[in-house]
Amino acid sequence: MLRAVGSNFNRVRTRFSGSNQRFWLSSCVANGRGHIGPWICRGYSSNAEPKSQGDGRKTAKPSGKLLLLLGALAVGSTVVSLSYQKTDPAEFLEEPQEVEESGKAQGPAFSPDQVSVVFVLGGPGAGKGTQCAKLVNDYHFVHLSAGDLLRAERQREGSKYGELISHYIKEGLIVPQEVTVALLKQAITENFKKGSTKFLVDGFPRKMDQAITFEQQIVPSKFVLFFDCPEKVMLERLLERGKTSGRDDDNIGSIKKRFRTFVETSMPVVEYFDKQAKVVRVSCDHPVDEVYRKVQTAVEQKVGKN
Ligand SMILES: Nc1ncnc2c1ncn2[C@@H]1O[C@H](COP(=O)(O)OP(=O)(O)OP(=O)(O)O)[C@@H](O)[C@H]1O
Ligand SMILES: O=c1ccn([C@@H]2O[C@H](COP(=O)(O)O)[C@@H](O)[C@H]2O)c(=O)[nH]1
Repeated sequence: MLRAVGSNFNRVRTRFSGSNQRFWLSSCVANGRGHIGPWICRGYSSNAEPKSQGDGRKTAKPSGKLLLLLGALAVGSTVVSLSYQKTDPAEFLEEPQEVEESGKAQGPAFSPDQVSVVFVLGGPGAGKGTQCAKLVNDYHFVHLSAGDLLRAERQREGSKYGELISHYIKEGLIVPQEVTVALLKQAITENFKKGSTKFLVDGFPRKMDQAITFEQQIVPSKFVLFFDCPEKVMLERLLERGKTSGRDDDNIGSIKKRFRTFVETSMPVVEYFDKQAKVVRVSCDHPVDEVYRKVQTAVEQKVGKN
């Protein structure tokens, strides 16, 4: 269950309670987009109801001292949140990650000469996965769909993040970056060890914090392939896909939420990379092969044929 447990002018704190785990998520909403955070603080919660006063009253007016104490606690929790934000994403996965010490302190784990990453962005149902599959076939990319990695983590026996991921996916929200960045880092590192150097990172980054963390800690991207598609077309495609996909977010309720997150949270990421002249925009309201020809041109120009 996810519920707001308190808010003030610029901060909303939300408690996620699953059967085994509880998470506090602090999200700065000062700019209305929640660009900073959220941060996960594990194991810090209580389900206790307010204690009864004995006479049936459940609340009492806070005294001056109590208000002072609450103020001190609020400052303390902010400090804790900030220190969690600085935690290396890899530490959020249960199994220890092999992270090179040098990567932690000195910047990205890989250089763009070692590893080519293409971010593949676009609205839900724009056709990202369809085009990635064709590129894998022709150019030997490794296809890493952030959504697929999250769904696999959700299914993984013993995962602490299953319920949290489920909630975010169903609500069309962006799972806290620590989880997703760690999954991507793990997948890139494993494939790199096996000799792969070209990666399509599909459906990521969808939020500014993810873009910055990924490029700082893993590798700067080569370019961004952005699939531009009218919402009406995406809706038709998703509803059609929903008949057989088995995805619990391919329904009208979740789709509307995903569209909203895309416009409010993910489009600023496209604009951020556009300002760096890293975006190749492909209109995808056309047959698959027609879209693919434009994709091929972009990939061959930016990454090469092999
Ligand atoms: N150019 C196209 N013309 C018609 N249908 C398409 C086209 N591209 C993809 N589709 C279909 O639209 C649906 C969504 O495509 P796809 O799964 O590739 O989108 P996506 O962007 O990866 O979606 P999501 O972000 O939700 O995972 C699929 O059923 C796919 O077969
Ligand atoms: O970086 C990411 C990518 C995805 N999500 C969540 O997963 C669903 C489904 O993603 P698809 O790309 O459509 O498979 C998405 O709506 C998000 O809830 C995420 O949190 N972070």
